[in-house]
Amino acid sequence: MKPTQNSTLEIISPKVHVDADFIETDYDYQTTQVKRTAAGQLQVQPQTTALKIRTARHVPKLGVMLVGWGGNNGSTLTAALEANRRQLSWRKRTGMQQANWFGSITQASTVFIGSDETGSDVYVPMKELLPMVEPDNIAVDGWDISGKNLGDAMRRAEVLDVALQDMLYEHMSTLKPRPSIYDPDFIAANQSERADNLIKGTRQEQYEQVRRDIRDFKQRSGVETVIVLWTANTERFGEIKAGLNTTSQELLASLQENKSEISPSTIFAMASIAEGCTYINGSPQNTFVPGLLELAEQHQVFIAGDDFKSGQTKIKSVLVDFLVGAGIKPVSIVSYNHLGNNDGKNLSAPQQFRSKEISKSNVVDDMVASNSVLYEPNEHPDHVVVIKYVPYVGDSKRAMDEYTSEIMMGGHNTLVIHNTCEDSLLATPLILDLVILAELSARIQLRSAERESAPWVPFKPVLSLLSYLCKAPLVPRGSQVVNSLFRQRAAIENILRGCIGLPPISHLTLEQRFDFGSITNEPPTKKAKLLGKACAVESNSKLHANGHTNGNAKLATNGNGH
Ligand SMILES: NC(=O)c1ccc[n+]([C@@H]2O[C@H](COP(=O)([O-])OP(=O)(O)OC[C@H]3O[C@@H](n4cnc5c(N)ncnc54)[C@H](O)[C@@H]3O)[C@@H](O)[C@H]2O)c1
Ligand SMILES: O=P([O-])([O-])O[C@@H]1[C@@H](O)[C@H](O)[C@@H](O)[C@H](O)[C@@H]1O
Repeated sequence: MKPTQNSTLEIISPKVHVDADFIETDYDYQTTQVKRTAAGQLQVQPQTTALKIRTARHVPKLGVMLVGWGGNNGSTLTAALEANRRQLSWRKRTGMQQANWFGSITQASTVFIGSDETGSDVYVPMKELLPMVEPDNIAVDGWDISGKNLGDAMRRAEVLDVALQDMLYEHMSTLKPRPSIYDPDFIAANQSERADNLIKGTRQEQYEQVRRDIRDFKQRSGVETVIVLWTANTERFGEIKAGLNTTSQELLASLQENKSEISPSTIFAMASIAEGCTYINGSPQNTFVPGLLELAEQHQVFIAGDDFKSGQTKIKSVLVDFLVGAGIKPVSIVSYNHLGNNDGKNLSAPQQFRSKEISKSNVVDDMVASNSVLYEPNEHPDHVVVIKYVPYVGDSKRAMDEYTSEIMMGGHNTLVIHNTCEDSLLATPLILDLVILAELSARIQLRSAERESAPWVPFKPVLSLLSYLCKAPLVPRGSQVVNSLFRQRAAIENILRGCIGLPPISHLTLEQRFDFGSITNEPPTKKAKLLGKACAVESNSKLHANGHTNGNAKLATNGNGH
């Protein structure tokens, strides 16, 4: 079976069945249950759950509605979609540049699929594993408190090469953001000068207008599915209070009562959920108040976020994972950056900075908590986040990090990193992946394999699978937050593999570490045979496999007996 039309993959497995509507597979889901005994022991029990996974094959025409469409990210995504759709190339100082989606894991990354007959790893493009939305088929619309058309917004953003901007301007200038909900109490006062494109009225009336906008877009564009994504300015954190927003009922009542503490982002999320549209938060504010989470659960609509993980924090979620995993103890982490775009301008206000500081700081908590050898309970590295607004550098954010760690015998290791992030060119591909993976997730379901009558079950409304793309991952109530970038990516890879009947990537490669021929009674692979002849060292070591002793073990070496 081929997962997608143009896939180079063909899955040969009795477990996988394909019909006009679904890819369906049997799947033995293996976990390890751990129990703590009163004596402080850990009782570990491997478990296997027989499941079936099915993925709907029909890929809907997708519409993406961006809140903050006229911003640096929104205008850059819109331009990139058009540039890739038209396969544009343009002249730069260094020569011709082709449009591409570098930085997108769905469009520009590959997934390990297995080993070929020589034992070499084989990788395939992630987008070939399952039917996914093609970026060229995405329709974009959205809202902005600034009425600038997307052509002028693209120019204002100063992100893309002028040669490319000039090729796109005519098309982009035909796109106009819909009026939006503006509440100066939630974003920096320095944003007021942009606010000339507003939905008037009470919060309830604004909510109803946003719902009408979503329906209008669906009807005009003919899209089958709409995803709403917030890439507008970072808001201050909203208050969470009984009677205000701790239940869906309170939230809906507060909206009707026009309570001032209901933020624009929460209103957009409410409207999206009411229209059955996935809502993704690309900024750090606490849009998803408890009442909103309940609303999403009641409507069974996906929500995901928070805050795109695009640059400095992405590195942090790799570096701290590496250090702690290596038994090295980070004790001081200082993350400074300056930038000059409008996001930086908004973040120069204390309350908006605080939202970002929180999302940029919590990313190390789970990794630190995973290593009780290095850290006492509740012990954390010193961790400081600094963001400064320097207009001259524009969207080209300069991040400087210092990681100081304790190494053995009282030694120290200090890593200093300078990272020029080009913020919007790093965030835009993440927006593409967020909407493509969110749409795909809506087509994946599980059921027990024990009973044919078992119901098919979708992902939970809080779509934690998108954590790889977020600094402060939103996870279902009671679930573990994972920030480690490679664990987050492995979750995506292994779910895609599972949908086509492939086991999780284990990196065991036992067939390369043991003479599998003698274990599975298969002739050793051709390469291993050759390797065996060229540099085997007769060894009296004994390979024990399945209880057999093989006295003639040949250890392939590098020729120097090692
Ligand atoms: N690398 C990155 O760019 C990156 C990474 C992580 C998070 N983010 C977050 O993404 C968001 C967008 O970043 P950006 O660089 O595009 O910022 P930007 O300031 O260029 O764009 C934000 C846009 O939102 C508009 N806006 C503000 N309030 C609005 C509202 N209530 N409704 C509709 N539009 C509104 C503004 O007019 C502006 O056009 C920010 O919150 C930022 O913190 C960006
Ligand atoms: O993703 P990341 O590079 O860690 O964090 C970034 C911040 O450092 C930057 O100041 C802000 O403007 C961006 O929105 C983004 O959040």
